[in-house]
Amino acid sequence: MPSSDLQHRPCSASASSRDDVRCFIANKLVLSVIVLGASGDLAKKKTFPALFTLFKKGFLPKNLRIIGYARSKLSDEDLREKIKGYLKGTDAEIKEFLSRISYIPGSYDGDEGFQSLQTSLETREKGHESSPIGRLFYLALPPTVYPQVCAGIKRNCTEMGSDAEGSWLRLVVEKPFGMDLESSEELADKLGALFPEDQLYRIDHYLGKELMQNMLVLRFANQFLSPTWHRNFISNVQICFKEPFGTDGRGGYFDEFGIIRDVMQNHLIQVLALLAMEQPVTLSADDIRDEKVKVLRCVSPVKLDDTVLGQYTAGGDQRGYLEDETVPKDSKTPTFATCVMNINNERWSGVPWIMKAGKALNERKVEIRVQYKSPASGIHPNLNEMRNELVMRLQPDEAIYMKIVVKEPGLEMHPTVSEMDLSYKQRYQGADIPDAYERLILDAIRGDQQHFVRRDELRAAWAAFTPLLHAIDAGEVTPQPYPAGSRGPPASDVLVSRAGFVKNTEYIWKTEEGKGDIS
Ligand SMILES: NC(=O)C1=CN([C@@H]2O[C@H](COP(=O)(O)OP(=O)(O)OC[C@H]3O[C@@H](n4cnc5c(N)ncnc54)[C@H](OP(=O)(O)O)[C@@H]3O)[C@@H](O)[C@H]2O)C=CC1
Ligand SMILES: O=C1O[C@H](COP(=O)(O)O)[C@@H](O)[C@H](O)[C@H]1O
Repeated sequence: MPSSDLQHRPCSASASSRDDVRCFIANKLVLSVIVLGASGDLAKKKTFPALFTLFKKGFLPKNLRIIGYARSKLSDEDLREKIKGYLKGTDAEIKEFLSRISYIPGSYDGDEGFQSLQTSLETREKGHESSPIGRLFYLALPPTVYPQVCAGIKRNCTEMGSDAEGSWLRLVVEKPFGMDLESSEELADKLGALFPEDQLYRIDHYLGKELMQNMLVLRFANQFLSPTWHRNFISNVQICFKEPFGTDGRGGYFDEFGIIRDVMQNHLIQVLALLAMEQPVTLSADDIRDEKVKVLRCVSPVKLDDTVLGQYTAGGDQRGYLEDETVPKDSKTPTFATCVMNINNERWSGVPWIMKAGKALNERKVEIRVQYKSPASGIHPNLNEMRNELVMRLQPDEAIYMKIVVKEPGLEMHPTVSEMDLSYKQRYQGADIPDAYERLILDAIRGDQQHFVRRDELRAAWAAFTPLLHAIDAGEVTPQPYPAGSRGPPASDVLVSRAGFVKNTEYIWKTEEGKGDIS
């Protein structure tokens, strides 16, 4: 069976290396993962597949049970059938994993369902008195029900079948955490009254992406970068999120939130925090999060004048946003936004941080582009358009490349832009890049909160966007139309260039086949 080779190995006391982590978890813990909202989309597309991959790779303990919980009247078999198609592995691996899964139907507000859950958990845990018990409650649910669900868990499901040392109970909660600063604080107060911060794991799946995890190494282990990571050298930074599809049936959800709440206030501001923060004292979860909070508190609230909003219309074979029947016909919800942000501290004062995010655009891409200032004019003319850029592409096809100016090969002294290229596919052939959820669920099981959002981070992130969101909610601005499949409203490029970004129109990336391939 998948993890059998690990289950009988002696473990070292601390889980330091990858194999130790695996062994540590596999040998000791009696683990129950309770997926609340098990009948939903996130559970079947992300939570269960991530658990399956961890199981398949031997990262979950031998003594594992996964319980789905939701209001739908499903049997164990119905749930297994629902998720089966999303699991990628051999028939034997899938069969073994599914045999660990059961389902309990129950409401989110009463006690009855949670009591059944407790009975099932306790029955299993009893008889393992000398083993640590782990209960991981994963709330794959709309945040509106978090308070009642957490209260139900608190009232009914906190008595464990054993109190062996090392036992724990944790809750993973999904975004969106509120609609603005006030509602987020209200939600945080309610959850905070039930469970302490060290039991609450606010997941932001961008923190589990490979390049986000690389950030602390890239930034603080490269001497050539450290001194130039400063307003003296950097002209502007862009954080760009593009998706080629629109709301696709999620219009009801999306219209309530809009693109800023959907990706900027959470995923992209986490990117900003890791890029802009100072070096943490250690790699401990709280030292890292202390630095993130410090820099986030220096972000000025985004102004309407520094923002371009867009909403997609029909284009290519895609319908326009307003043609989605789940969207109100007069909706002014932005599906695209570009915001220029400022960080008021010694390192970043005066450097525009440009965030751009949109649905139904021309490509799928998430990238960070750190554009350096041009060198003082000297022996080479026209260098303004040939700026150094450090590009980190989170997806698709993870890559880090630095645009540099070199002499074009030949008899002439002709400067041109080329790149130092770290394409992961090529450099790390065959490497397994884990899915973000996989990594974060494992962190939650290990009790590592480093890649989860602390309450004060959340507060600072909302503070940066709340005035702008209130202005948008009050209808103070109408988003500019852009055709689906385009790069967004042209006014965005104007804003980006006003912020100081200089686009090099000459540069062409040559693929291995030697063909140009530019976005
Ligand atoms: N390792 C690798 O795989 C490497 C790949 N490449 C590839 O080469 C291609 C070019 O890369 P790169 O040099 O970084 O991109 P460019 O410098 O050509 O363009 C930079 C970005 O500017 C944006 N842009 C396009 N038109 C305008 C405009 N009129 N005004 C303002 N911004 C504009 C585009 O993003 P947007 O439309 O989102 O605004 C584009 O991604 C990419 O496909 C890249 O992935 C390059 C090097 C290494
Ligand atoms: O949280 C969300 O993220 C996804 C994008 O995630 P990715 O890992 O595919 O980049 C986005 O489509 C969705 O609207 C948003 O709610």
